[in-house]
Amino acid sequence: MRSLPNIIVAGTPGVGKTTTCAQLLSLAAQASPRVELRHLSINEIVKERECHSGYDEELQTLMVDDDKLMDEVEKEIADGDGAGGWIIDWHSTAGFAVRWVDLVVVLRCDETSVLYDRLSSRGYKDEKIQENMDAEIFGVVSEEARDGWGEPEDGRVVELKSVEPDDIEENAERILQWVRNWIQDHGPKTNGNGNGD
Ligand SMILES: Nc1ncnc2c1ncn2[C@@H]1O[C@H](COP(=O)(O)OP(=O)(O)OP(=O)(O)O)[C@@H](O)[C@H]1O
Repeated sequence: MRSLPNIIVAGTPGVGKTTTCAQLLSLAAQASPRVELRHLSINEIVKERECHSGYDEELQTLMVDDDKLMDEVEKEIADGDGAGGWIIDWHSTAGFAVRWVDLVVVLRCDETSVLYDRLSSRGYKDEKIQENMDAEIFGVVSEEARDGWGEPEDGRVVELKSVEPDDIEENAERILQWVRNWIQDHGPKTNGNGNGD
């Protein structure tokens, strides 16, 4: 049993996953009592552990080997110390076992011009920008998350707006509050004096 929840922060490239995760980890580290969350950047795993079959020049992206990637992810979140507390930063929920993950946060940027500017400032080609914008408009990541973890009213998928700078702070606070609620409901029980005995 985990003592902290595992959370995927998902969403179309450029919606603010990495920025939100960084803010969440910083808030959790400063909280009293401190919440021991840890960041699992799937981008880094793909690169460092070579879970890909090369770079696609046309799509300007690494071609991810999903099977190899999920083997590496499993080593960390399922076979590791099992304590949980992983904040998983990836554009997709595909391949993740439902049992590994307690909450999926899907960040949304429905202001298409804002997302366009974020993606074009990375030097992405028009085709790649358009592909990502279409995915955002059609809610592809959101649908994928609901297929695995249920409808938002079931409580395991949350969609949060990530358009303005204030949204980052607000979203990080909401996720941290969700973690605290989870600890209260599922975490190790104490006898009331905080000793756990
Ligand atoms: N809510 C927001 N308000 C203002 N700027 C934002 C917001 N979210 C993200 N940004 C900016 O957009 C850019 C992309 O953010 P970030 O790298 O966090 O996105 P990402 O979803 O992790 O992208 P990728 O999937 O490609 O890793 C950054 O410059 C970040 O500062």
